[in-house]
Amino acid sequence: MAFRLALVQLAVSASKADNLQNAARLIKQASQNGAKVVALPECFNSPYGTSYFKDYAERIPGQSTEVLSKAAKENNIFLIGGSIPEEDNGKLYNTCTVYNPEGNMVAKHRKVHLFDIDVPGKICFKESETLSPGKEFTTFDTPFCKIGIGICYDIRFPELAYIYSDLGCKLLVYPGAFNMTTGPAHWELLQRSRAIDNQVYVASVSPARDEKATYIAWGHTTVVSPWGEVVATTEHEETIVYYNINPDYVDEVRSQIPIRSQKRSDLYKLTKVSE
Ligand SMILES: NC(=O)CC(=O)C(=O)O
Repeated sequence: MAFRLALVQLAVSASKADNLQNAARLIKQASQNGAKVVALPECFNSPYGTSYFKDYAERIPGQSTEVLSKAAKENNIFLIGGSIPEEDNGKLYNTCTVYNPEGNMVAKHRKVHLFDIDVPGKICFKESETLSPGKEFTTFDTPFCKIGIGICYDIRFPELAYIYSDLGCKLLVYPGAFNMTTGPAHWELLQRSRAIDNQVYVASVSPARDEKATYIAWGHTTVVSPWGEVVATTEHEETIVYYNINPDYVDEVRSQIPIRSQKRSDLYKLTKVSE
């Protein structure tokens, strides 16, 4: 069944209260415009940066996730709640929660691959200074299709996307916050790669760009089709990106170019490591 997806490219400020209020307002707007699945960006309630995570962290359920649950219920939508810094048992995680139209949490994804990079003269970022990595794959069912969740840096790991498509996902959603170095170089390329590798829709949701922030987000919230085409995108201001997802198109592309049944599983295989 086709459905309208809305990606909220939220302007995130240092005020958590403003961020929550703004998110609730734009979620409502997206639903009034016909969206059945709405997604927020990575770190939607807090500026993105290791110096902020501890101060903005919350337990789940907590203030921010209560707002998400209420917004999902009031607007009768599936809500992919971007991410928030989560505190649990003395550890911090970068966590995405997902709500069904009844306002119940149906999935929780803790960023699996932490963003630790060092590009000399450009950007050095070490999420692992304050965050711990998640250990779970995260998918959830909707009446439209199964959806897989990754957070930002998770998109660089093709194995995760492959596992999600193998589990039956037809749409992968990555709340993310690429930056002014990696954004122009890799943001679209990675989405198109994951879409083509797996013949799925890929959607990535960024915060709007704030030139005064310590970490400047690239923006360019985007949807890519299973054919690898950019079918919806934007620049870097606060906005909502809409696209009508047709899960049947995934099957169409897969039957035209049947790489899934042509894999040489006699030669190679991806296996899940159990604990
Ligand atoms: N912020 C991230 O997690 C990832 C990112 O910016 C990149 O991979 O580049």
